[in-house]
Amino acid sequence: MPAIQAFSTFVSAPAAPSTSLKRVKSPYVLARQFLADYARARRAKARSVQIDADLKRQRQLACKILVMGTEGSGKSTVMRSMRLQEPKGVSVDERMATRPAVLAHLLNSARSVLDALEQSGLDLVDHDNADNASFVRSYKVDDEDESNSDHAEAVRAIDGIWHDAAIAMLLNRAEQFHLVDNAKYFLDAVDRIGAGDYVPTDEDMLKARAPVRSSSQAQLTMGNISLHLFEIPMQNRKLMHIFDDTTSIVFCASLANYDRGAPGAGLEDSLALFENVVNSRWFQRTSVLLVLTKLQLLKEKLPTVPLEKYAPDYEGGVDFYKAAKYILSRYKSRNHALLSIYPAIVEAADPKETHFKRLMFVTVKETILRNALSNASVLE
Ligand SMILES: Nc1nc2c(ncn2[C@@H]2O[C@H](COP(=O)(O)OP(=O)(O)OP(=O)(O)O)[C@@H](O)[C@H]2O)c(=O)[nH]1
Ligand SMILES: [Mg+2]
Repeated sequence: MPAIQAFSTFVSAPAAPSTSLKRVKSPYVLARQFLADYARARRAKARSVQIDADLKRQRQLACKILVMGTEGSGKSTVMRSMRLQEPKGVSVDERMATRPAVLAHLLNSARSVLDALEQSGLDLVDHDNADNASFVRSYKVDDEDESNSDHAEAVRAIDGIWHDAAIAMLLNRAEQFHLVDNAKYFLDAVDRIGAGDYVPTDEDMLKARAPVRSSSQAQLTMGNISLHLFEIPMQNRKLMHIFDDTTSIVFCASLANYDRGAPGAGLEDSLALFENVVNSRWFQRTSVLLVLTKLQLLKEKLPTVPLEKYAPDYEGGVDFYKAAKYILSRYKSRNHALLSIYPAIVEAADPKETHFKRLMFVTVKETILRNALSNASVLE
C-alpha cells in the first residue's frame, strides 16, 4: 500500500476511547511518527524478501562442470544439445545467429569435396563447374553476417558442384579421402540452406561446427541442482587448474577419429589429453563423464576404413558396437588415478539424444554424495 493511502487509513480509523487526560498529539507529530514507522516496516519487509531469496538460492546446489576434449571432439555440440533440451529451448535470434556457422560449414564441405576430387584424380564433368569451383574456393563467409541473400551465388555454385556426375564416382571411393564431418548432410540440404527465409533447425545447429572463440558456457537446472558448464578450448587447457573446485568433467572424444593423423585431432592425441586430465592432481575428487561422440560417423566409416588398420589388436570387424567398446577400453586403460568414469556412447548431433544430459545429473549427484561421505570419513 502506498504511504499516503496507508496514512489516510490510519488517521480515519476510529480513535480508541481515551481513559486518561494525556495531551492530544498534533497532526504534524502523528504524520512524522507514522512515516517513520512506515519506513521501518518497508525496510523489514525488504529484508525478509532478501532472506527468503537467499534461502531459496542456498537450497539450489550449484556445481561447476568442465567440458574438455581435443579439437572437434564435440564439446560445443554437447553443450548446444543440452541447451536445446532446456524447457525454454533457444530463441529465434539465437538460431539465426548460427546461420553464418551453417554457411561456413556448407562451404568447407564443398571445399573438402573439391580437395577429394583432386586427390582422387577426378575432374568435374560439367564445364560450368570449373568456374563454380574457383568461386567456392575464394568465397568468404562473414562470421557476423546473418543475412542469406548475399550468399545466393555461393550456394548456387555449391549446388552445381554437388550435383556433378563426378560426385557419384567420388563417393564410391570413400576410403581414399576425408571429407569434413557432416559434409554430406549439409551438401544434401544445399537448397534448403540457400532459401532467403532459412532458419537453422535443431539438427543444423548441432551438425554445424561452432566458431572457435573463447570458452563458451551454459547453465542447466534439474530439480535443486544447477550446473554451470564451461567449455575449455584445447589451447587453454593449461588453465584448467583455475577450475579446481570442479564437480565433474565432461570429456568429449570422437569415435570416428581413429584414422586422423592431423596433430590434435586423432585418437592418440585424444587419449593423451584424457590421460593428462584424469591423472591430474587438480581433479582428484572429480568424476568424469566420458562422452564418446559421432557414433553415426563411426557406423558409416567402419566398412570402408577398417579400425584394424589403425589398431592391430582390435578384432571386432565392422560391428560398430564392438568398435565403440574397444575405443572405450583404450580410454579406461589410461585412468591410473582410478577416478570414477561414467561412459556414454552417443550421437551428439541427433536432437533426440537425451541420454547424456540425464547421465550428467546422475554423475553429479553421485559425486556430491561420494565426496560428502568421504569428507565424513565413511568411505576412507
Ligand atoms: N554426426 C555427428 N557430428 C558431430 C557429433 N559431435 C560433434 N559433431 C560435429 O563435429 C564438428 C565439431 O564439433 P564441435 O562440437 O564444434 O567440436 P569442439 O570440440 O567444440 O571443437 P573446438 O571448439 O574446435 O575445440 C561439428 O560439425 C559437429 O556438428 C556427433 O556425435 N555426431
Ligand atoms: Mg567448440
